[in-house]
Amino acid sequence: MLESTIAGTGPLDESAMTAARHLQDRLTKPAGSLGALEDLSVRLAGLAGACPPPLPSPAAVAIFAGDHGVHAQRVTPWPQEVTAQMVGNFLAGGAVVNAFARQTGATVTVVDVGVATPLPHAEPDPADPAAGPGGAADTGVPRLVSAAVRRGTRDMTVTAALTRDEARAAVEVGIRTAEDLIDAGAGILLTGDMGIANTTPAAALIAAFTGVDAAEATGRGTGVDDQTYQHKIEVVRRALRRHHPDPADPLGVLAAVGGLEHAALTGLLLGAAARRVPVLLDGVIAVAAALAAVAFAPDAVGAMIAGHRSAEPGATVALRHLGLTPLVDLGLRLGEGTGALLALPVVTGAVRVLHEVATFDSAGVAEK
Ligand SMILES: O=C(O)c1ccc[n+]([C@@H]2O[C@H](COP(=O)([O-])O)[C@@H](O)[C@H]2O)c1
Ligand SMILES: Cc1cc2nc[nH]c2cc1C
Repeated sequence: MLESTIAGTGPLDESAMTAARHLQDRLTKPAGSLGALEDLSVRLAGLAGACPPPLPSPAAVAIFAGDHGVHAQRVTPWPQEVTAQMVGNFLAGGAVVNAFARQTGATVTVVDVGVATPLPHAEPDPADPAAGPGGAADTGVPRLVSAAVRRGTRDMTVTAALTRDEARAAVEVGIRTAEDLIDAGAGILLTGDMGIANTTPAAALIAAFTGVDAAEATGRGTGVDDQTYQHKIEVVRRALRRHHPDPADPLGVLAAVGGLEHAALTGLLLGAAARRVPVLLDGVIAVAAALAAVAFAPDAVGAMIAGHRSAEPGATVALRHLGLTPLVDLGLRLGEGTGALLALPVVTGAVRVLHEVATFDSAGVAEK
């Protein structure tokens, strides 16, 4: 499944992009005045192979949740149980991601790809329209998909976090999630993640794929003190020294120093790219997964839109490597899909312009 998905990715369609550029120049606005939105609309035309490309709607957030053996190294002040408890909060509609999803009409799907503690029984909020895979019309609640590959990774400072088979299984959970959401009608996917300690494997992945030093790739995550931050950099450095991950072998990198949600997000990105559906990236966990996805399939970057610039320094390193410019930059460092959701109206606006704005000819507006 991984190999056929990789084989299904391809380059952007040049003729659709040329058509979108020409259309942008005929619309009733000074050429270039929509800045980054113009480039975005051109890329989305190239992805769809059509001008104008379809409006990116309905939107579906997929939150992958997992736990981490490296939590034992005290890289985060939060207890591991918070991962399961926050999954309960997502399903009850009480998290920031739920508030932002309600604001934008996006659905929320939570995928348990490896939470270590049993999930609490969540009482859904029946008033939450952000529910079910089929869009706001579904009267259900944020959906839970149980797809745990194992109940948390191993400690990457001691041994490989995952076997290659486990890493592959997690990537394939992500591919299946993309296919299910797209089959249910989603016109754009948004990445989300939940996993206490997951900024540590994210930093290790970013260092492994970009070659920067552990200190450049590592941030403070949920907010560690100075001493813990220095220790966290050392933990990342130790894991990289132990495994020497080869960036040309993305499955090996994910297995050595990744996480189950990082691997599943990699699959989501590949699955969306193969179906030529855009994906809005959230924070540092998503951009770490994006590095793995382009290592598997370089053309997958054509489906990716950087939703925001996470405050985690590794996110900026990864975005530079991917050649992506984030749409919003608000100092967020929450995860869950919140930054991607804030960027969604920007993406929709970029495409809506191509559908709805009059040309100089049709509106009878004189040109310069
Ligand atoms: O999205 C981000 O860039 C981001 C930055 C810092 C923290 N987080 C979230 O916080 C959790 C991991 O933080 P930590 O400190 O436990 O590694 C995890 O649930 C992430 O979703 C997310
Ligand atoms: C409370 C909390 C909420 C989160 N959402 C995503 N990561 C998180 C980490 C914590 C600790």
